[in-house]
Amino acid sequence: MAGAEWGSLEQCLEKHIPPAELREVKRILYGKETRKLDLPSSAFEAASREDFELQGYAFEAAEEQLRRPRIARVGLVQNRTPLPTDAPVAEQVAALHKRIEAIVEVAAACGVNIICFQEAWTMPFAFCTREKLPWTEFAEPAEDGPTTRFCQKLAKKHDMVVVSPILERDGEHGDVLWNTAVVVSNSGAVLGKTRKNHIPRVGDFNESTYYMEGNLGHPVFQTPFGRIAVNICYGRHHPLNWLMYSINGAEIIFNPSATIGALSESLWPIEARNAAIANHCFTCAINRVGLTNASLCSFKAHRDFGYFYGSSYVAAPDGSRTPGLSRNQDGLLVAELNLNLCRQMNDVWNFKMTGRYEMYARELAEAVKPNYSPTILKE
Ligand SMILES: NC(=O)NCCC(=O)O
Repeated sequence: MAGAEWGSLEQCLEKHIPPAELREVKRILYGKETRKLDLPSSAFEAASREDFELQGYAFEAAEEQLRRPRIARVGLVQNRTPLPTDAPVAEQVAALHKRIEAIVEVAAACGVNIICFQEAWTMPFAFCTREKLPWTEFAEPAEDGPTTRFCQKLAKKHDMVVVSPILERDGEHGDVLWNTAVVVSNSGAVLGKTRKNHIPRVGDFNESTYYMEGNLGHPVFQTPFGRIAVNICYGRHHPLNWLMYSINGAEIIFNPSATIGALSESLWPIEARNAAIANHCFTCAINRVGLTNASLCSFKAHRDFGYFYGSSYVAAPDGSRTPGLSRNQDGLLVAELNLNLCRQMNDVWNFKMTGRYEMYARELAEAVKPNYSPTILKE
């Protein structure tokens, strides 16, 4: 299984496939070509100085007579944890704040309206360890914890909506922990929060010892730049999870994640992209980068957790997608979306019209009953 030495699928294709054939390969693998965004050279200089990758693409939509284009720029951030995992907790959090602040500066220079960070971005990905301390010390209140206050400052300064996935400690309700994304409006106010609905029980991703299944349903956040939702990590394997955000009106669904090569790298390009197609919306898949190096783990197997392969990308409702960020570098992916494409694709494919939701609602209501017997016809 490749680690950091293998840069990305895109780099490999560019290197080995002749240009004419590459066009066809990309047409089939990536759908309609996304236009490269003309980002300021100062942004590229700053990204290079700060040692992270910067890429930008735009998705086009057809011109309409009655609606103007509804343009939103999103920023997806993937990053390593800058300090070793045995550094003091407060220092690790401060180092991550500093790193993200620098990346958000560049996002602002690129005109980003909505930015989203990776899952549990203020901490190393320690949920593999089953150990409580020090990892639970990274949990913070969603409404007014230090990270939310930090994001509020960024949001206000840059007139940018900030989606901040953290480990939440709900001090008002029994100190319960949740895997939460806080959505901060561009005004700096906390718009609300959403919680991870599905908890992995796969391989070392046994996260149920740390936080509970989300109890907030599928909220959608109205921002001046479009309606957004957050489907956290493992929720991307659940088509009904995406569907409910879409039914509640999401035009952009972020999927902040933490996942490793051996488990999911071949699923990664499919799932968020398929969700964009099936739900007539944009999806933004974000994965962290590097080794988890959770050096305090007592079990060797959990010290060597696997390689987080980055490869963050954006997919559109017409099935097109951006290239991914690399597998081995911190990065900012900027994508310009014309949200009119959502309804345009809805009108082409009519999945909402043909979805037969009332039939599934009826059948599912029966299927979850303990005495349900599956409809199997036999000779
Ligand atoms: N953090 C998390 O939910 N990881 C699960 C692994 C995966 O869904 O690929």
